[in-house]
Amino acid sequence: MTMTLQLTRPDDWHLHLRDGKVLADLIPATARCFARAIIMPNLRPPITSTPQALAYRERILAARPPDLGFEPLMTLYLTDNTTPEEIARARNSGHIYAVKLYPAGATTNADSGVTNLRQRYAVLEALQEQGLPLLIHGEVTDPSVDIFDREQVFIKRHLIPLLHDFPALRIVLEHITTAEAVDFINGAQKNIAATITPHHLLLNRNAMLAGGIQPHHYCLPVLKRERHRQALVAAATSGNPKFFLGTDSAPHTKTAKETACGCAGIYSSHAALELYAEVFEGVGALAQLEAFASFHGADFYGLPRNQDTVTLLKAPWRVPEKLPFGDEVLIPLRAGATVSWQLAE
Ligand SMILES: NC(=O)N[C@@H](CC(=O)O)C(=O)O
Ligand SMILES: [Zn+2]
Ligand SMILES: [Zn+2]
Repeated sequence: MTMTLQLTRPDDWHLHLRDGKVLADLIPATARCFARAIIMPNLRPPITSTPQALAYRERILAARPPDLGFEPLMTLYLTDNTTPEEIARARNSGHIYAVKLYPAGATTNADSGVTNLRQRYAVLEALQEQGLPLLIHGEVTDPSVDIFDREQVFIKRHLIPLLHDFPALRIVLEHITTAEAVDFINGAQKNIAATITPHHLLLNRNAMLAGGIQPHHYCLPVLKRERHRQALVAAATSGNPKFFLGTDSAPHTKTAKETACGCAGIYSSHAALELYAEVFEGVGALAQLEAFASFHGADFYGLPRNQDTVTLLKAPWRVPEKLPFGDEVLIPLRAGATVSWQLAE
């Protein structure tokens, strides 16, 4: 008999849906499985105001397949010009669930990010007051810091002082990649949480650099050593409510990835929950998957847990070599290879 696993319908707490024509290619992959997703605002130009976020939300809803009830949870992109009034407007809109901090230049489309956090204290105060979570791409951009150390240096240099100055601010450290980040989250107050991606649970940096350079495994924060991957798996499967699912599924065209200066981002929405199931099964922790995927994130955001369920079957399937992406194609995680779980129709 095929092994099955039924769980409360999950949500994706970190997703890049991009914009325009590709929305119609991307939304079904998320909506087949997840009820809601936190939509990252790093478009070109970035989503920095409430009207922009609401208009983007309408474009997503218009591109959503009518039979799939998927709810986009919008975010604002914090810049050097964001005002406390904008935070209040965002809160009052009823559709904006968080504000995203990109240190300027840290990742894809982060050029408009924050140059000096110390000068953004009025806005952070407004966030703390409004109870709107601050989502953080936690890497320093200081070029003298080794790329493999940028997350742990960010925690020491910026995050610890931030928590000291804003003890009630709700923070999600996004897509954590190191044992140091796990230790930090474990030791922090309960208003501090973290998302963990499927690729950082499955892969270490050998998957990017051994046996030839593999641009489709390049993302930010960059894949780390095996001991870090193991620390992430331990955190995700621990049952600690501070850790929850966020795919960081970040599609780019095949051409933008396979070039002399390829961009960062791994696409995983086509198999996200299935890949997490592989990780949890691998350490005998399938019983913890539901809480990580379906409870902890909703609880942290103060949103109701979903009412319906999804069913996973232990039945291998082959991921396509490529997927449509507007006028081009993208190369999905596990392209041309097997995933051992699949979502029942
Ligand atoms: N994770 C990535 O490597 N890329 C993301 C940006 C981000 O989440 O940092 C993207 O938008 O492509
Ligand atoms: Zn990021
Ligand atoms: Zn991201």
